[in-house]
Amino acid sequence: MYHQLCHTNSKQPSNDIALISRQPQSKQQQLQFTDHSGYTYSTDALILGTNDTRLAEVHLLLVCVKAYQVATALLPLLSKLSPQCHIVLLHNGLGPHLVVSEALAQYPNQGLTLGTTSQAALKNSQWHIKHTGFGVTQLGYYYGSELSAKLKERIDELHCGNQAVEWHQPVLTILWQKLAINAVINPLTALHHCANGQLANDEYQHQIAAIIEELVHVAKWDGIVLDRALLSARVYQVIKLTAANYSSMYQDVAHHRATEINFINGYICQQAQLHRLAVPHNQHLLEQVLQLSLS
Ligand SMILES: NC(=O)C1=CN([C@@H]2O[C@H](COP(=O)(O)OP(=O)(O)OC[C@H]3O[C@@H](n4cnc5c(N)ncnc54)[C@H](OP(=O)(O)O)[C@@H]3O)[C@@H](O)[C@H]2O)C=CC1
Ligand SMILES: CC(C)(CO)C(=O)C(=O)O
Repeated sequence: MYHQLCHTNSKQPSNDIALISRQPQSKQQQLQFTDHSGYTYSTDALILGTNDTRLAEVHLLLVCVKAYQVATALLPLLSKLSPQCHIVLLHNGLGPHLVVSEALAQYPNQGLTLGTTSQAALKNSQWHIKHTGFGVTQLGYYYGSELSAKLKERIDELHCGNQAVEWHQPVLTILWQKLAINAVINPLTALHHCANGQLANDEYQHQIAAIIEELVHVAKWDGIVLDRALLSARVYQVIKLTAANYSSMYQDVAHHRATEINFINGYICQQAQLHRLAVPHNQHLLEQVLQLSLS
């Protein structure tokens, strides 16, 4: 994404883009990016430290950390960013948008856009990212000040190949649809140690239908109307399209890293509890994956 924003359209690389670190001090860092054709680019990047006063010049912030890292990474920065800063959350799962929009109530000129992407990237080493798959990026305004046309144009530069960025309103419908894909594929592949494609087997059909059924019911109580048959068809389409892939949750468990389960099936359970609904299949998956990551 950094590379894409620096090098898109113009002949000269843009020099108004920076990464933000957890460390207080800023530094220059050489980054490497390997594109889909295998070509590796090197770019000298500015990494802004959390004490750098230049944070006040940040007008657009793309937050691309794991769902469970969003609050820790973002909330301490809000008072340091430009008072007009627009924030874009781009992660799997749902939930951080509630905490972030609540915090933004104190910063009336800042705004929040939410999104999801099917672009795929792999961190080869700390400063080397490899683009591993093309896909759609879907975004939509959610809270606070609206995104200016100028910043929207800048985000549109994130189109990849001939895959445009899609803008959706209301964005939450799109995010619940992506949640369904992750709520089925991620825990089942992690628990059954399998690639995504194996979930097309008959033995999983009953469980997949139940996960989707519960999700559609909770979403309805959250004000989001989803078509169960279309959603199910989309889930099976992704299972087929990504058949050889190992889901991010499978990989997190395999590498003994924290998973995003609390923001995937966990979010369904949390919203179900709010509306006093029973979601036994999602609850069971949540408990099993939490157990797995403890073991
Ligand atoms: N990778 C992919 O192909 C896809 C990922 N997603 C979703 O996107 C989100 C991000 O995934 P991914 O990029 O794979 O995750 P990674 O863990 O690879 O990258 C997140 C990066 O954020 C950094 N980070 C975490 N906390 C902070 C902080 N407080 N300040 C500064 N930097 C921080 C991490 O640094 P450090 O390593 O030092 O912790 C890491 O480099 C997830 O929700 C994932 O599910 C969705 C579609 C595809
Ligand atoms: C769509 C899917 C399931 C692809 O593997 C994914 O987003 C993930 O692994 O987190």
